[in-house]
Amino acid sequence: MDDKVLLRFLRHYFHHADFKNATQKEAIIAVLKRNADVFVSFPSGYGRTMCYQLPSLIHWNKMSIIIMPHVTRIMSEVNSLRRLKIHSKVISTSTDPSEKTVIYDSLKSTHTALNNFLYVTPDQVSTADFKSLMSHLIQSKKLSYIVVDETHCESQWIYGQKNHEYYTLGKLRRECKDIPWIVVTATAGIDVVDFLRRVLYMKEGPTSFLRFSIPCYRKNIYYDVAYDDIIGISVPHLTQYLERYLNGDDVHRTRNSGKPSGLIFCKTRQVTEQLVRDLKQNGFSIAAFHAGLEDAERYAIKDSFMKGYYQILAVTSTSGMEINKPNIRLIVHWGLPSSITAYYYETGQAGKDGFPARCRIYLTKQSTTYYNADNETILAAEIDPANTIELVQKTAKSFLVFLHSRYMKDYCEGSKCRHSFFADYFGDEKMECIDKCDICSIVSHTAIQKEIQKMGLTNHIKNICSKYQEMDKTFLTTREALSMMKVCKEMVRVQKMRNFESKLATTMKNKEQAKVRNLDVEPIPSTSLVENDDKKDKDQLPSS
Ligand SMILES: Nc1ncnc2c1ncn2[C@@H]1O[C@H](COP(=O)(O)OP(=O)(O)OP(=O)(O)O)[C@@H](O)[C@H]1O
Repeated sequence: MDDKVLLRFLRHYFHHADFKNATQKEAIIAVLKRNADVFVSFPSGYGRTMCYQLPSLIHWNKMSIIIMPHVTRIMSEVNSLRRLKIHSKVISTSTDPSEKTVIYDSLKSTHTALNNFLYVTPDQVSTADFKSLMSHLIQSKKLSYIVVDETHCESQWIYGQKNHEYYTLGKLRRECKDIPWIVVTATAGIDVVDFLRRVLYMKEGPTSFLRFSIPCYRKNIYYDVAYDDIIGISVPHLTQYLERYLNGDDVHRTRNSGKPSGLIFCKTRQVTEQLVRDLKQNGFSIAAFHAGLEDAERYAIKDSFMKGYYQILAVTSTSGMEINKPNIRLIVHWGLPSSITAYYYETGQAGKDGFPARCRIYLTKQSTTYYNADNETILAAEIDPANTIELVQKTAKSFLVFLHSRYMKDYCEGSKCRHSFFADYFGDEKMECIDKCDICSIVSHTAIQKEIQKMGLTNHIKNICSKYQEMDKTFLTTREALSMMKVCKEMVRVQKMRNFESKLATTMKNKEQAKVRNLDVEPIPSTSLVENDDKKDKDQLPSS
């Protein structure tokens, strides 16, 4: 299809002026052809949903099945489509049986207008009704795509669970070989891609399996770690942080996205409740959001958060992944996340609108004691091929949990740029973080002093440097360093200007005198004045 026509469809259905990025466009074109299985992995906010929604709509006389794990995510998708007057149906764990029958019957009826999308949760795929619908759609050539979306929410939990619903999806795949499968996920390492390919029986070969991915580097996100032995992990510290980055002047605010909000990921439901009690006392509008709440209460809390009545939610990992809000400015992990993948996905909730957001782990001593080199050796020794398969599986699983936490420990305690850590972990290309994490954004005082010395130190500049030293700052943030350099540069410029003006004044005076004496004087070129001054400044430098 011609680019112009494709763009016209995008504008017509979604009112977007252009593709969000080149990869989105390439993926859409590939999906549209319906001759290959397609794997799409983009970081949050890069528009991966569009990669199947637009092609499905262009094949207007067919229907696509979208399999997604979370009902709340499905509903938010369906509501967005509804606002665009695009019809879809939902069959999930929570759909009433009588309603299910009505939906299935209507989807099979030739008299009802075709819905473009049917959203289902994975558990529905093995039901007789669903299978019957599939046969009907295949026979009547009305099935466009089978999409497995949000797989990142699942892939980290399905390893080693043989009976998991995703294995059922693999069966479905074998039953409808001719329908293209589109698998959509957030950033995925090659191991996850391989795992999903295998379990979902995706096609093989360079023309039958196409992968579109965008590197994991999200430049609007600032990552850091706070250690309790340095700051003393405590609610007051967290309170200050939330206050500063949710309500303070530094917070990015957009006109349309309302009050900035935040998520605090906690290890257990009890911790979410406790934190809510503590933070409420400090005046935050906050609620706990986890699987232990009644459905109605969960719905009410989520709705209040989406509308901005609650500014913060304290969440458990699974529940936190159900949220989809563009203006989340802060993601806090209260304790160590379970794995790098989980941490990356959970922080994917921050800054989906593309504006700056911050992600911080509050690392307590306690939260790193899970990792212990002795345990690792014991576990490794226990993986003995002579053991029963169940025992090997069990030990291997504990070993995997261990391994994940070891990576997390390396992330927190190492001195590698946080973004580079993710890039290496997911096998992505190298990127330049510069000042988008705590590791990169601290500049040693010596380094900055050397830089300033290169400019030429005057007494004023020396004073500025010593002020920082008085403040006992061994490290400066990039912003502090840059503003200090700016001030120094300005001073050097003013100093040079003053010198230049005084030399010019002397020259003019000489010229006047020469005129009086009827003598010709060569004007002094300004550059030489500056260069001379540079030398003079350098000569004044103290040795470093
Ligand atoms: N071509 C486009 N132009 C402008 N905005 C777009 C375009 N495609 C998608 N978007 C918008 O970008 C945002 C993110 O897209 P989408 O919901 O598909 O994100 P995602 O990559 O699936 O991430 P997540 O599911 O983690 O939110 C949405 O608000 C969507 O409407």
